[in-house]
Amino acid sequence: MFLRHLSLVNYKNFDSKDLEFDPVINCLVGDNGVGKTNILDAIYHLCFGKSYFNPVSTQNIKHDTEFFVVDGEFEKEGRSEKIICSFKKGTKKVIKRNGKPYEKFSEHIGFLPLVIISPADRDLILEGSDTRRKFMDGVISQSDKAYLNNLIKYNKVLTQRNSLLKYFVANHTFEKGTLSIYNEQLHALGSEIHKKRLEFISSFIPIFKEQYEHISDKEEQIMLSYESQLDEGSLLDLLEANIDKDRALQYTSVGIHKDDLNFTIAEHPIKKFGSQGQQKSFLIALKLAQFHFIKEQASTTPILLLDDIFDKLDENRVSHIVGLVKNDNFGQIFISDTHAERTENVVKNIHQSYKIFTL
Ligand SMILES: Nc1ncnc2c1ncn2[C@@H]1O[C@H](COP(=O)(O)OP(=O)(O)OP(=O)(O)O)[C@@H](O)[C@H]1O
Repeated sequence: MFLRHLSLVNYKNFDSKDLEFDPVINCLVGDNGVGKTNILDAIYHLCFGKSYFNPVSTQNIKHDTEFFVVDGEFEKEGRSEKIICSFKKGTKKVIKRNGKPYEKFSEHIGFLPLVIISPADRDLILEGSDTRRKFMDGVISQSDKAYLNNLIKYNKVLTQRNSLLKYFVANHTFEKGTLSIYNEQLHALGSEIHKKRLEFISSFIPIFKEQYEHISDKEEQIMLSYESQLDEGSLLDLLEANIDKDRALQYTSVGIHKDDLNFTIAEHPIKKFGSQGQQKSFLIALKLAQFHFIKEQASTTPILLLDDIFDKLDENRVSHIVGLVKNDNFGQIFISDTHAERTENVVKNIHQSYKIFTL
């Protein structure tokens, strides 16, 4: 699968832009702030229906304009697939595949698998558990529609249960029966999600460790583990046991929406005890593992976006990544960098098919 053509109108700093891509390697080079990352984000938009960097759609519209259009022509399994993602202020975003609008954006997820490696990934280490859950959900959802649908349903029921808890307090009332209906629904959906996350993590860990060893060139005691309140007991029991607490808090304090991934080095949190280099290697290994996992599960090679990667790693680590790319059929890659010469020297050694775009 590859992206043949990209066309932008009023997307971030571009009023209009047309790019014809190479099926293998594409390098976007130019000074800081010229829009290299914005082009990668537009490609991300076509695959996920949203920006990787800025979830607020209106902020992806070029300043002082009213709408944006991102239009892409992909080739997948020998067929041309035209995806258009457009958004006008005050209206709903529209995503069309070959002229037909999607009713639910979730139907589009996984159709065009993509993995992005970006400096913004540091949030996975630094930020709260929701960032790591989103990562895990993103990896599983790209190849498992049932998982994504269960997750959407779970979040809907969770919102309803939280509204009910607020309603009880506002109206000085309590109905255990209504709450029990939500508890059972959350239990059914949450247990399925928990099972899938457990399965996912056990197949993901070996891939991740292999990638880390490739990148860091050292044997370091790094580990990734999944933590869930559901390891302690059934969600139904947990919800029942925490009713008084939830009534006081006015939200649901137990469930798979509290799950987390622990990232450790020598059994200590990498956030506090990992060097900058170790943290970067950890993140890149996570993303490369995501790439390999999706490739295996979805039997399509994801598009790989490498944002500023060569700028953030020492030469040793860069050469390992280049080696990985060279030794594997990586499909289509997009690389952004400020140094044209350095980028060209690197990609020349990966493949003879490449294109450099100077912005
Ligand atoms: N909605 C918007 N309207 C207009 N310009 C925008 C909008 N959103 C972002 N920009 C501009 O896009 C530019 C940033 O582009 P981008 O992050 O793609 O740069 P870059 O080439 O990747 O830079 P760097 O090398 O520093 O990473 C900034 O100048 C920013 O002001």
